[in-house]
Amino acid sequence: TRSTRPQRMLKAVQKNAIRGNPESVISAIDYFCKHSEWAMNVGDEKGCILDSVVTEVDPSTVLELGTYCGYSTVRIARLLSPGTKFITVEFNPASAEVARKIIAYAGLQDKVTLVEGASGDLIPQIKKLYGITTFDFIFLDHWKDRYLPDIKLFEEYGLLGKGSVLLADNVICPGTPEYLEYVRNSPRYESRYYPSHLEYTKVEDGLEKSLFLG
Ligand SMILES: Nc1ncnc2c1ncn2CCOCCNC(=O)c1cc(-c2ccc(F)cc2)cc(O)c1O
Ligand SMILES: [Mg+2]
Repeated sequence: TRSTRPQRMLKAVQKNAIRGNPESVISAIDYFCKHSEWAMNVGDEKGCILDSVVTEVDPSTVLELGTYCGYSTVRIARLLSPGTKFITVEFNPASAEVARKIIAYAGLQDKVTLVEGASGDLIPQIKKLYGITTFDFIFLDHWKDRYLPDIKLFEEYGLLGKGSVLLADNVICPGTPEYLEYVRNSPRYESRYYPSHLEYTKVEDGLEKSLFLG
């Protein structure tokens, strides 16, 4: 049967990247997406903004919602200090399978716990299952209509502490209007928009960074 796009992306990584070299894995995926097939990775332009926020926060605990093929997982994990707890959640088993292999190819498998499931099911269990109290950094890149319900779950289950930083992809394209309205109007967050473009295109998109004030 015909291969999937994530499987073809994995082949491109295995062919063009150097095992154990995260930078080469990132470059191989970006090359594949620019010259072979577009795919919904955060990409190189927004990826640099992601890098700068992760570096600035230097988190001890990280959550990513929407692993997809593991591109942003590799971008984040390569910047983390030893001992950081990093959980990434993917709903689609086929994507999760490819992500595991790409994360392992980059040599970062010991820094990442990849969990298969829907964010709404998992968030209420994270404290119990993974012994996390609060997350210092959360990257939202899953179903766009889950961003708002899930930030409310973070609040409800006490997963945010004073200074926790949430970074949301695709707030313009495909767009997360209800989420934006919430974080920009809530007195509990300080939000800032980072203008950029939809991965590998000239279409406007951007990232919204929201600081939880407690
Ligand atoms: N743990 C979880 N819980 C719940 N749901 C989950 C989950 N894990 C995964 N899922 C399912 C959703 O995963 C993919 C979400 N990402 C996107 O849909 C996305 C789409 C575009 C895009 C597409 C087409 C265009 F024309 C223009 C833009 C660009 C992006 O950068 C995107 O990130
Ligand atoms: Mg995205």
